[in-house]
Amino acid sequence: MTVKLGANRYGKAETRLVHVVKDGPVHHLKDVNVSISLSGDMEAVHLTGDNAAVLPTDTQKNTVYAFARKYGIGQIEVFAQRLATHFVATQEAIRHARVEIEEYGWRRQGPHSFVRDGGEVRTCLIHHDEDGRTTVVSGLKDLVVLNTTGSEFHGFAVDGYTTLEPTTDRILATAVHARWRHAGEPASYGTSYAQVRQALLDAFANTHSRSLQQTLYAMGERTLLTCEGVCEIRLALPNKHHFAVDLSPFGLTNDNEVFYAADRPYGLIEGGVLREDAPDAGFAWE
Ligand SMILES: O=c1[nH]c(=O)c2[nH]c(=O)[nH]c2[nH]1
Repeated sequence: MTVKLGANRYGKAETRLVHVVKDGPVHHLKDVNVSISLSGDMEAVHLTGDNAAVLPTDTQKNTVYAFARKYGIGQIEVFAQRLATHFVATQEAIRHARVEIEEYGWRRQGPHSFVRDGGEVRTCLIHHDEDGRTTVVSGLKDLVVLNTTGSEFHGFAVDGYTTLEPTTDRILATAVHARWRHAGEPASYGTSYAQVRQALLDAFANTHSRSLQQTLYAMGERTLLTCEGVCEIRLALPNKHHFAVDLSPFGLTNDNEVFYAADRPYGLIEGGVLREDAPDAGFAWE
């Protein structure tokens, strides 16, 4: 039997970087987590132990810190592209770079004081290859939303194991995990992010839901219709179940007012919405 090397990539994962820009007494804060994956001519290191083509992951980590100092971070999509193009342009053996960044928000509390946002995490995923192709996927995760009514779930398939009661009124809650693909470069990734976030929240709040699947589609559709330049969005929505507690043993009614918030198991609803004319995704989602 003969075997051969399969797909491989390597890089420094989760470089945590906090960057303070000092504008006199007023400071600005960026807090990110950068993960780099490089691939290319890596047969020798795997097959013979020759490290000549391997830019150490330690160097990759140093580059993240040095680039923050030299160029600032700015929009994470731009910082990620700067890193990705650097590795492909400067390392002969590197043919493809994948850079993923998470950004944690801090709200200003004073000129040099901040409060960590408990809310969502902003994300991006960049691919860049030796032919100059670049794809940009922006995103967010852990955006927790809840409607106390306006949600139904009935008419579903039933078999011998079904015990779920149909309902015309329930809590609908989820932690939005969304990633969206840009067809071109927006004027500002920051403005684009704010628009998509608003579209997702508006659609969640304003859709009378017959299922989380229907809400997912409404959120994706609203994003594509209102956010120019976004050609595809993928959503993962955990159904954060809230079960009305049976209070009848205590002689009490419960008209959808007292709930048990279960954390697991949870339904996981996933799906994408894309423009009919969306350009080919290539390696964007990998
Ligand atoms: O919105 C829902 N979609 C489902 O697929 C499902 N399945 C389930 O048990 N509850 C729900 N709710």
